Amino acid sequence: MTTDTEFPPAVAPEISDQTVPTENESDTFGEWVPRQKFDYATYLAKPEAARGQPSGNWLASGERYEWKEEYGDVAPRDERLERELFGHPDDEPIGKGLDFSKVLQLTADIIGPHQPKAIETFEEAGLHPVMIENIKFMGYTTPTPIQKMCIPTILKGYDMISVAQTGSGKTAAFLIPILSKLMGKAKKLAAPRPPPGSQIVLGSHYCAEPLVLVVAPTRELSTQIFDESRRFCYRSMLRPCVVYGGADTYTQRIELAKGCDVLIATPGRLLDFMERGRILSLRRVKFIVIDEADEMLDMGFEPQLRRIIEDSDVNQDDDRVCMMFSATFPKSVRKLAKEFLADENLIIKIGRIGSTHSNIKQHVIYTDEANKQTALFDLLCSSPPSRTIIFAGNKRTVDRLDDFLYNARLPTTSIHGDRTQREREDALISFRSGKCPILIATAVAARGLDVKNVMHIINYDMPNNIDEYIHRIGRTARIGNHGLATTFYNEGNSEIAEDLVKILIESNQDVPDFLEQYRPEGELKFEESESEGEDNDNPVQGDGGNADDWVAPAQENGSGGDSWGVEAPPAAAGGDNWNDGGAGW
Ligand SMILES: Nc1ncnc2c1ncn2[C@@H]1O[C@H](COP(=O)(O)OP(=O)(O)OP(=O)(O)O)[C@@H](O)[C@H]1O
Repeated sequence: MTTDTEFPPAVAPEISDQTVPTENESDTFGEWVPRQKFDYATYLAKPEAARGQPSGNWLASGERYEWKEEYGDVAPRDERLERELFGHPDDEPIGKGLDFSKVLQLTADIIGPHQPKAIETFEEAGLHPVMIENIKFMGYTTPTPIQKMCIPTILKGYDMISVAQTGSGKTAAFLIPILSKLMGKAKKLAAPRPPPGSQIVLGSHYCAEPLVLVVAPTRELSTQIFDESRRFCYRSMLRPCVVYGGADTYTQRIELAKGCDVLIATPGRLLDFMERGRILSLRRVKFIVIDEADEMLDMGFEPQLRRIIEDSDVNQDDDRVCMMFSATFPKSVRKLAKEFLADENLIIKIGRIGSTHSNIKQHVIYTDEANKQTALFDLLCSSPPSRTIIFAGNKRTVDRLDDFLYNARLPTTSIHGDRTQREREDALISFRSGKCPILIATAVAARGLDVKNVMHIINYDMPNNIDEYIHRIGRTARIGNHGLATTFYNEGNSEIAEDLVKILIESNQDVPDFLEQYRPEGELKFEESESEGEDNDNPVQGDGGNADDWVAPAQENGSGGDSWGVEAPPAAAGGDNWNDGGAGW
């Protein structure tokens, strides 16, 4: 598998007459790993037989630290689980890339009545010692800009909206302070639970009453946040769970009944459990996080969100904190924030909202519809084998491309909304592990996806809007790594051309000749119709708001800085001066 530094700049593929190999020739193509056969009949009868999957377990049953009554505040280590959580080769955290210093250069803009002081190191934030240790296990040495601002803001207990580029560490920006704040308090706040290892009887009196609720739009994203939670909750009493549609409810209910302090959920399954009674209650919730808030609204989840936040038994006291996270920030999100968040909330913006970063090399290639399939094949042939995501506009195209490339002996897998949840989970496991390094997907299945060493994003079909483009290409070059995004373009995509050219210019990319006509004259401006722009009658905007259009800052063009040299001081391990924000719980 090609690594970050080896990846050469892409060249536009020549539309060649490379012959697509016939089926059954061999299972390998070039230097790609062998394709994995997918026998649907066997698969449906016995899921674990498919594509060499090791187990038929649901992601919801992922192992987590089981705290025992006698442990106290800092529970003992479990080295086997540690390896599983932090060192599993198929699923370990991405790790910062060579250009992490560029990520650190982005500046924060805070709008609101308070100006929390940014932290420079994790240690100075006054985090719980267990959290400090877990951050080290994760390999994080320096907080990213969004973390520098969000950690103190959340520790202080302010409601907020937080907007930062894709792959900039938003998940940890909310998990670290929330979980740290609850560590040590969990015993006082958490609902009763059965002792670990005891026989669980569904319908018994143990009802899950989480302290933290994270709502995410897709199943893949919620299981990914669950995985991060399992890591950050390690050695604490906090027990994370995930509930999401499509997967079997029994496993999820058993896990809830064992105890649930941190719940990650997709809206539909969450409501289902809440409304069935005696399974789940939100009356103890202290923190609500709405992740990918813009996508949540695009997918039509607003009524569900309202039922969860306005119309359920959710804790409505003043000690509840609500926050929204996104990489883009359309008006619909600002409107919802106005209703869900306290009046005294903060907006934390990192860099220009809706910008991409220059670590992604963006190529736009003119390709007629009729030639796209051949162009795709040629592009894959001319690129070094590396984890690649191909985005297609609809499920049918995903299926067709998977068949085509698989028959061409390429190691593909695919994912879209019509697949069973088992197929979706297995496709992602195969992709993450590198068994099937080419993932063909519709955009909805890939939102928020965080997979190590994704080196190439191919927009086989152009997305309908620029925000979608930003999210898609953001699956590569995460956290200071490098990557390539290749987009097929033709006249049918002209409505996105102007926005695309602005993004290319802003992130110092070449504008191809066929897009020159869309180059804006004069200063580069990003208008409200995109993801930015302020809403003048929006009360969530406190002092300091700037109603002007944003002019793209000359961000990320600097020399690279020397942030690598600024190492955090050693952790105050075992210290007990952690910051609970004086919440008085
Ligand atoms: N301070 C840090 N140092 C090193 N790596 C980090 C740090 N914070 C987060 N990461 C890693 O960066 C990767 C991207 O983080 P995350 O998925 O939270 O990004 P995101 O901003 O939510 O992206 P998206 O908008 O695409 O969902 C993850 O693999 C995470 O483990």
